[in-house]
Amino acid sequence: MGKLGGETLATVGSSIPALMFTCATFKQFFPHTVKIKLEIWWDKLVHWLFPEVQITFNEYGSSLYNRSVAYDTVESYLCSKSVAQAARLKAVSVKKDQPLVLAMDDYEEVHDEFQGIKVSWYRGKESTDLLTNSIYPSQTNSIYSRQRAPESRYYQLTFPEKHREFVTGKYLKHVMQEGKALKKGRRFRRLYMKNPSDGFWDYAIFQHPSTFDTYAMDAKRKKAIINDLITFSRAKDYYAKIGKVWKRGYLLYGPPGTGKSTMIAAMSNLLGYDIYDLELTTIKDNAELKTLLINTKSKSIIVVEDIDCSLDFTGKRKETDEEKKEKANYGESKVTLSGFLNFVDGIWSACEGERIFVFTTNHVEKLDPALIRRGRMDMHIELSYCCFEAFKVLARNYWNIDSHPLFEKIKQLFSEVNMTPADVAENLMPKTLGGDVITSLETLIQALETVKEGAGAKTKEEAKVDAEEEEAKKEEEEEEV
Ligand SMILES: Nc1ncnc2c1ncn2[C@@H]1O[C@H](COP(=O)(O)OP(=O)(O)OP(=O)(O)O)[C@@H](O)[C@H]1O
Ligand SMILES: [Mg+2]
Repeated sequence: MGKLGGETLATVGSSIPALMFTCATFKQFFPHTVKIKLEIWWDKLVHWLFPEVQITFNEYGSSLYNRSVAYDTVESYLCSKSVAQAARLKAVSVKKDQPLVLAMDDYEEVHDEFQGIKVSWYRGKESTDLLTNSIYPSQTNSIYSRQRAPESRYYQLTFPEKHREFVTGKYLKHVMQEGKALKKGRRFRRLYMKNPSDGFWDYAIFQHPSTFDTYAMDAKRKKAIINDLITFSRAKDYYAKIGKVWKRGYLLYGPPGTGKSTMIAAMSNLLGYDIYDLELTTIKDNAELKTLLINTKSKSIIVVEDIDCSLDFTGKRKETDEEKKEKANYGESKVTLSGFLNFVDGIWSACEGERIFVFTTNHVEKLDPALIRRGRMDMHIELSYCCFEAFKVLARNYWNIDSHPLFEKIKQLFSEVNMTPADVAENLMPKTLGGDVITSLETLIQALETVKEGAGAKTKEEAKVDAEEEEAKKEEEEEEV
């Protein structure tokens, strides 16, 4: 019986190529409707002979501006398997300074096993009619158009019918989770800027080393900021539940050199978000602003640095000569405060995912209150002069020390004088190759003492001016009498 079964299978197996050839030959003589029916029956026959299920992950969605996140995630997941199994490999996402990512080449297949269940992944390619049929013809100049591919690829997952439930449930969840984690760990942040030639976003690889570990700040405040950021990034369901757009605004203010830009880099590194640097003075009008913002991706930080200098949001500012010259060259920006606030508040309801806004300023008092009210700028963070605790973080960064006999003196000086973290960091930097910790700390002490003397001298100077004014007042009063 077994032998008979084996022979039957062998006969069926050897007949299949002949059957396929016959079908293909005759198919061309059939009318279209018959052909479709034949294809359906053929698929059924194949499925009956080989009960397998296929799931396809296409590179693009409805248009080429819509690169599929699932496709990229699958690609990341398959990376190590491809390296181990595929005969032909392809380097993908290779940008300057980025680690090499290898994927299987087109028409390759790799196998995977998860909890004892075996599946296979195939990478195919098809020509893209989508290129010409894009549903967004007006965006053909966008940054995405420069990244688009002439062909569309897909990954096809094949597995036995009997494991349908397991693979579509547990296995695919595992693939997505692993792939996402790999993608996040692998990818460098991007810093997007407006390209002056075509007005769309262009990016550079962003490798700022600043993290919250190396950020000098009072530990309690730092923890509060980190908690706020992490809570926001995980609060998708909460925002949906309360009906709020998933965005959060941070206003960073303080004198130059107190770490505003450094904090933005630390935020980006903490959350793994890209940065969009929005230079408002180079944006023509509200419509251009809207287009740029709609083209930002989720999980990003949209930054407007020195917002008090960006546009006339203060209502009082006079143009500098340099700004006048710039206007003459590029034309005046017609971005208005209301246009700007509109997108800060509303535009994201049309966009998927989360966004963080960061505004920085050296002069918070000059800003229009409407711009920074709570709800728009949810958290106001004052970054100020270096305190002793912040100095200790810098001492650890630069010299790997947590204590030193000179710390007592430094602590005393920090309670008496104002010095920005930027200046403290500069003084702590070794000035020669063989520089040592004592020389650095002494340099800092000397700098702090110089500031202190300067402050003292100023006080004396102020006292002199006060005395002179008092004298002049007295003389005036005597004359009146
Ligand atoms: N809190 C900080 N922790 C660690 N380093 C800091 C900190 N603040 C400033 N620095 C150092 O000082 C340099 C200047 O800081 P940063 O550019 O962030 O200041 P800023 O507040 O953005 O100044 P500006 O208002 O001029 O733009 C940084 O490169 C960094 O090395
Ligand atoms: Mg700055």
